[in-house]
Amino acid sequence: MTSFFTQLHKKKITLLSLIILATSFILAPPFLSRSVSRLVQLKSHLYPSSAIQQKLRRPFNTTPNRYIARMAYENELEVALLAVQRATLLTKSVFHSHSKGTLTKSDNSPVTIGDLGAQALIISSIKHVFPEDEVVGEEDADDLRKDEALRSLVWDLVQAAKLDDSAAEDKIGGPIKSVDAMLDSVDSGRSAGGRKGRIWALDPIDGTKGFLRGGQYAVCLALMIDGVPTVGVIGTPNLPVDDKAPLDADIGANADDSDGKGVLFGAVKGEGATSRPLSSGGLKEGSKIFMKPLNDISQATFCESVEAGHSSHGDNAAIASKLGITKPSVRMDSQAKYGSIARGAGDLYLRLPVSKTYQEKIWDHAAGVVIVQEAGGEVTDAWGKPLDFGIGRTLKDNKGVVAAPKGVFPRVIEVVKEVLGAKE
Ligand SMILES: Nc1ncnc2c1ncn2[C@@H]1O[C@H](COP(=O)(O)O)[C@@H](OP(=O)(O)O)[C@H]1O
Ligand SMILES: [Mg+2]
Repeated sequence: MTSFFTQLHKKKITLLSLIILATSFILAPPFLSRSVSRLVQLKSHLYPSSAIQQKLRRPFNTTPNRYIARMAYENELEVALLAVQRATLLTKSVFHSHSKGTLTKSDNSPVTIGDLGAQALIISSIKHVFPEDEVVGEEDADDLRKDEALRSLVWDLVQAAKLDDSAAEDKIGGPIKSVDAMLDSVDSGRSAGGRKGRIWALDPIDGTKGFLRGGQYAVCLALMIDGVPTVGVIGTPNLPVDDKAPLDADIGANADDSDGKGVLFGAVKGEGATSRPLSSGGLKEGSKIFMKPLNDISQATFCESVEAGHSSHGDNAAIASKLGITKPSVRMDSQAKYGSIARGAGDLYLRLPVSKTYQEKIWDHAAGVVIVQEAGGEVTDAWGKPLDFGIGRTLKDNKGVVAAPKGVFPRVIEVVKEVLGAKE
C-alpha cells in the first residue's frame, strides 16, 4: 500500500515537472527576448552608436566588409571620394597640357575641357550608384553638343581617366559607355536644387582662373540632404599633402602637382573630417583633421580669393586689421581655402561681397562648409546668417561668406558686421 502511494507521489512529481517544463518552453522566449533587448538598450546607452562605430570604423578603402558597423553616409562618402579622385586624374592631365582648351562662355568666365570632362565623370559615378539622386552641376552640355572638335577632345580625356585599381573603378561604374552617355551625364547636372531630398552640388573645377593661371584649383562635390550639406569632398591636386605644411603667400601661384602634392578632403556631418593623399588608384588611408585652436586671434592667418572681383580685398584687410592681424593674407583660388583652414594650415576664410547683386553659387561652398564644420569651425554669411543651400542653385538669401574656428567665430563676425555696417 505504502509503495502504491509512493509510486503515485513520484508520478505526480514527474507530471508536475513535465507541466513546468512545457510551460517554460511556451513562456520563456518572450521573457528572454525582452531581457536581451533590455541588455542591448543598456549597452547602447553606455556606448552611443557613434562611439561604437568610431571603434569599429575601417579607414575608407575599397574593400567592403559587411561585418563591420558602417557610419552614416559611408557609401556616399566613399563614392564621392573615388569619383572626385578619378576626375582629378583628368583635370591633372589637362593642367599639364599646354593648350588648356579654353573657350569663353556668354558670362565671360573661362570654361575648360577639364570642367566638362570632370563633370561627365563625376555625374556618371553618382548615377551609377545612386540613380535617383539629383545633381546641381556648374556646367551643361550645350557647347559639347554644338562643337564636334570640343566633344571629341573631351571624349578622349574621359576615356583616358581611369583609376588603376579595378575594384575602385567598378565601385563607380567603370568607364563611360558612349559619347551620348557622356553628354547625358553632363546634362544631368541641371537640377534646380531645393529643400527636399538628396541633391548633389558639383563644381568640376572650382577656381577656373587659378587652374588657367597655374595656381590652386579644386574638384568639389557635396551631398545635400533636404537642403543641408551632409557629405563634402574636395580634391586639391596642388596643395601639399602634409596637413602641417605652413601656408605661405606662394601657395596660390606657380602651383604644380609634383610629388608630395595633392590632397583629398572628406567629411560627413556628425562624423568628422579627414584628409588623405590623392592617388591614381584606390583610396589611401585618411587621417582626421581639425582646425587650429586659436588662443590669440591676432596671430591668425586669413585666406581670401586671388581675384579681387570675387571678394573685397579692402574689406577683408580692414577686418584683419581690426582683429589685430598683422600677417598678410594668403591668397588662393577655389575651395582649397576651406580645406586649408579645416586642417589648421590657415585659420580664417573671409569672402566679403564685392557686388550687391552677385549670388554665391551653392557648388562653390557646399563641400567646403561640411569639411570646415566637421573640423571644428563655423561658417555663415558676412552678416552671421546661416548659409541657406535649400533655395535653389544659388545662396540668394546670403551675402559673402565667413569661416572661422568656433571659439573665435563670434568675435570675427562682430568685426565683420562693424566693417560692413560702416559702409551702409
Ligand atoms: N562677383 C563674384 N563674387 C563672388 N564670387 C564670384 C564672382 N564671380 C564669380 N565668382 C565665383 O568665384 C568662384 C571662384 O572663387 P575663388 O575666388 O574663391 O577662387 C568661381 O568659381 P569657378 O572658378 O568654379 O567659376 C565663381 O563661381
Ligand atoms: Mg566654383
